[in-house]
Amino acid sequence: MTSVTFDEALLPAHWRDFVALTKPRVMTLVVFTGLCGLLVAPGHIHPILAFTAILCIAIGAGAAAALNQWYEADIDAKMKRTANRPLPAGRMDRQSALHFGVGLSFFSVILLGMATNWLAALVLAVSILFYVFIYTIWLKPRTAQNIVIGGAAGAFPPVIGWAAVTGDISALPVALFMLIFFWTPPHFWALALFVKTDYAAAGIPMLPVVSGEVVTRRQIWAYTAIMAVAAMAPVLLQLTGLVYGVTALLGTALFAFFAFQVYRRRESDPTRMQPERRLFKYSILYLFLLFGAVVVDRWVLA
Ligand code: HEM
Ligand SMILES: CC(C)=CCC/C(C)=C/CC/C(C)=C/COP(=O)(O)OP(=O)(O)O
Repeated sequence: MTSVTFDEALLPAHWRDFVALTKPRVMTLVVFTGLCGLLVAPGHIHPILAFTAILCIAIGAGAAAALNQWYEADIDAKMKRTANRPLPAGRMDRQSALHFGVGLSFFSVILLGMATNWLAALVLAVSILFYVFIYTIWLKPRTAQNIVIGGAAGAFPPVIGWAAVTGDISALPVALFMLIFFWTPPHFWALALFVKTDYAAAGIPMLPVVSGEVVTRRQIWAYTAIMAVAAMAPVLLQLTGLVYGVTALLGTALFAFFAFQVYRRRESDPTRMQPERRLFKYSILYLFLLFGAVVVDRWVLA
């Protein structure tokens, strides 16, 4: 384990490195889906407790991201996309990242349990453990199916938000979990197609590296079909209203269109935006839109 000597000249960058360790951009969507889960749940929660619950999801997710980078510092150093993270770039020692991640994991779970209930805290703990142990340590270095199973970690936040209010888990949060679960493979494999060389260099068995582009494009298309069913399930089960129904229908149709372009593409055309890049970008907007629509249905049209 390396240790960096304390250098006062590094001080201004110091807190920024801890923020970077939480993968703040990715976590915005994680927190947003958690917030939506909380907002659509029936029942009352004091605004301060609601805020605390969302804060705990953010802190827990950030802590899990820190532990992911603590474990993967050597891998991140080999990839262009991740080489400038605080650990591989040498701006932070591994032990600080470990203490930060473990400390905040305990803090977020215990605070959530005390502020809301222990079911919500348990699900937060499970998602942190899932991301760190099942995905990062166990599956990611071993199998190309890593994100299909490991991706479940990122699907828990709406369940946590819901449970924080109700103390239980019912059909709608399960449906929202399934939506994120089946959304994750197209989201990630689209990106993996255009950073394939990075993963190959780091020796990570991501699908495009192990099975090739054609298989990956087919799998993206297959998971998009399953995701479409998951996206429409809340409508068919009458768990949501018209705004979600229309948003999910149109949003998913566009998702399927982009996924189909990814599926069809064989040769790269440097003059146009790559379909996989477009699908990746749109996948993020898509989840924001659908989760936002569930909330609009519940609050504006109730
Ligand atoms: C195992 C599952 C997942 C994997 C492997 C994965 C992987 C990635 C990777 C490698 C990036 C590239 C950008 C970066 O390094 O910052 C990314 C971006 C992103 N991911 Fe995922 N992701 C997963 C699940 C999720 C989930 C569950 C969410 C939220 C619900 C999410 C939200 C985002 C967002 C918002 C970005 C864009 C960040 C930016 O603007 O830079 N991802 N994802
Ligand atoms: C509440 C809670 C604990 C939520 C966890 C959220 C979660 C698991 C999000 C997954 C998203 C993510 C950053 C994947 C990155 O994969 P990677 O780590 O393989 O990406 P990298 O190559 O950029 O390190």
